[in-house]
Amino acid sequence: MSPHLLSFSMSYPVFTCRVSAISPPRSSPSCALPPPLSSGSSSALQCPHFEACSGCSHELHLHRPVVVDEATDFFKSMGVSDFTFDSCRVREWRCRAKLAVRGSPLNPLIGLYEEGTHNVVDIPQCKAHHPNINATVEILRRGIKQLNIEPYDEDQGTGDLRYVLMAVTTYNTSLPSSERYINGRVQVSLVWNSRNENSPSAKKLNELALFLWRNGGSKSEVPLIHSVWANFQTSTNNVIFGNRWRLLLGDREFWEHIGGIDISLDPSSFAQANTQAFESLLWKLQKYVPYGASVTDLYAGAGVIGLSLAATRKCRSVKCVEINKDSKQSFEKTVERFPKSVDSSISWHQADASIKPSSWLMGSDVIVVDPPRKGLEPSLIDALQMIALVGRKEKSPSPEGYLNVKEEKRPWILRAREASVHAGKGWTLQSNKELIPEILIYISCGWESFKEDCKALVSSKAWHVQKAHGFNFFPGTGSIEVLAIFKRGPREQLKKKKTEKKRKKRLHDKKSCQ
Ligand SMILES: C[S@@+](CC[C@H](N)C(=O)[O-])C[C@H]1O[C@@H](n2cnc3c(N)ncnc32)[C@H](O)[C@@H]1O
Repeated sequence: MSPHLLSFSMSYPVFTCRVSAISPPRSSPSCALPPPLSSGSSSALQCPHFEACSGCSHELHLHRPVVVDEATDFFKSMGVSDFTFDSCRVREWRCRAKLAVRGSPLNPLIGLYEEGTHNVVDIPQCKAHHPNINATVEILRRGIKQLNIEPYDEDQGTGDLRYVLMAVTTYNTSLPSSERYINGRVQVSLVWNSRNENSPSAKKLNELALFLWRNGGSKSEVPLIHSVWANFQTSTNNVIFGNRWRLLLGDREFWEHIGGIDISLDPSSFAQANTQAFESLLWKLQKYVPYGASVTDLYAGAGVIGLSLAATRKCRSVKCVEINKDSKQSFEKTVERFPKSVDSSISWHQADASIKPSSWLMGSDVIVVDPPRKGLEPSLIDALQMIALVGRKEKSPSPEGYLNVKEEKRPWILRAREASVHAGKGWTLQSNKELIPEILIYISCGWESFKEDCKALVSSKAWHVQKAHGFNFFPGTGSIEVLAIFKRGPREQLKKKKTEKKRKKRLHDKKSCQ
C-alpha cells in the first residue's frame, strides 16, 4: 500500500458562502451521550503517573475543582448569584493529546514533560486520555522498537520522531449512540524531523505509518486508528508543528457531531480536547442567542461555535474570525455538509481579532469570544467598551465615525469586509453596520485572565454579567472553562435602584420645601 499525499492550497484569506437553516434540535445532547465512566462513588484520579507527569496537578475531588468556589464568589460579586458548574466526565475525557517522543529506539518515552523540565515522562496508563489514545500509543511504541525509529534528541537536534498528535473521532453512525464514545477512532499525526516527504528519512516514516495501519487500521483485528498523517518540522524552537501536513494513510475526512451539526476537523486546526464537555457548553450557549440574530464569532478556529449557532438558532448571519489560516479548510468542509434548509449568511475570515476590532464588532447583535488562555487583547477590550458606551449616547456621533471604521485602508481587511457582504433576505452590510451588539458571550479557559477582562468590561458600566456557567473541561488540572453572558449597559436593577433613590430624594426635597 503506498502512502497517498495531500496538497493544500491556502491562497484565500477569506471564505464566504451562503447556506440555508435546519430546525433546532428538540432534545438535549445529554440523551445522546453515554454516562461518564466515572459516575461512581469516587472522583479521585487514581493514576499511576500522578506526580511524575505534569498533565494533572489535582488528584482528588475531580468533579469539583477548588476554583469553582472562587468562581461562585466572583460572579456573586458581579451580581450573578446562580453560577452553575457542570462536572462532566472526570476520567478518559481527553480526545486530543499532543505527546513528546524522546528516549531511544529500544526505550521510547511517549508522554508529557516532567514539571519545569524537558524530561519526558512515559504515561501509558494515563487516566485522562480516551482509552484508545493509550492503546494507539502502545502500537506506536512497538513500531518505534521494531523499525528502529530514532526519537528526537532536543540537545543535538537529531532523531526523526519529535511528537505525536492523537485525536479521537467519536462520529460513527453505524454504532448506537451509547457506544460511539468508547469506540472512538484515533487520527495519528507524526511530527517528523525533516523538511518534507522527500527527505532521506521518509522511507522510515512510511514504514512506521504502515506499521500503525497494519496493527490498528480499519482492517486490523482491533481497529483503533482512523488515519495517519505526517507533519514536517525541523525548527529547533519550542513550536511543535511545522506548516506542512500530509495524509499518509486512512481517511482524510475527520468528522465529529457536535453542537447539533457535523463538524470537519483537520489535524492542523484547533479543536477542543474535551469533546463531551464542549458539547455540554454549546447546548447551554445556544439558548442565550436569540433566533435570527447576527453573530460574530471571534477566535473562531474552524467555526464550530458560529456554525452550530447558524444551524440551531437560524441566525441571519454568522461571521467567523480566526488567525490560523489552516482552519479555513475545516470550515469549508463543514459548510459543504450543512443541511440545505439552513438559511444564514456565513463567512470565515482569516484575521487578527485584535487589529481594528471594531470593524468586526459593528453590525452584529451577538459577539462570541473564545480567546486563548491569555484572554482578550487590550485593543479588543477597548473596542468592546467603546461600542457599548457609544450605544448609550443618544446624540453621539455615529458609531461608525466614533470608532473610525471608515479609516480602514488595508487591502486584506477591505477584501475581508467586502466578502462579508451578502445578498439574500435583503440584508447587506451597509444596512446593518450601525447595529451595536447587545450580547457578548465570553468563553474562557483562563480563569485569571477572564477575571481581569471581566472587571474591565463591567467598569464604566459598559457591560454587565447576566449569567455564568462553569464546565469541567480539564479534570485533574484545577482549571475550568467559563461561559459568561454579558449584556450591554449597566445592570437593570442598579438602574432601578438609582431611579428609586432619585425619586425618594425628589420627594424629600419637595417635603422640606413645603
Ligand atoms: C481557545 S481556541 C477557540 C477555537 C474555537 N472557538 C473552538 O472552540 O473550536 C482560540 C482560537 O483563537 C485563535 N486566535 C489566537 N489569537 C487570535 C487573534 N489575535 N485573532 C484571531 N484568532 C486568534 C487560535 O488560533 C485558536 O483557534
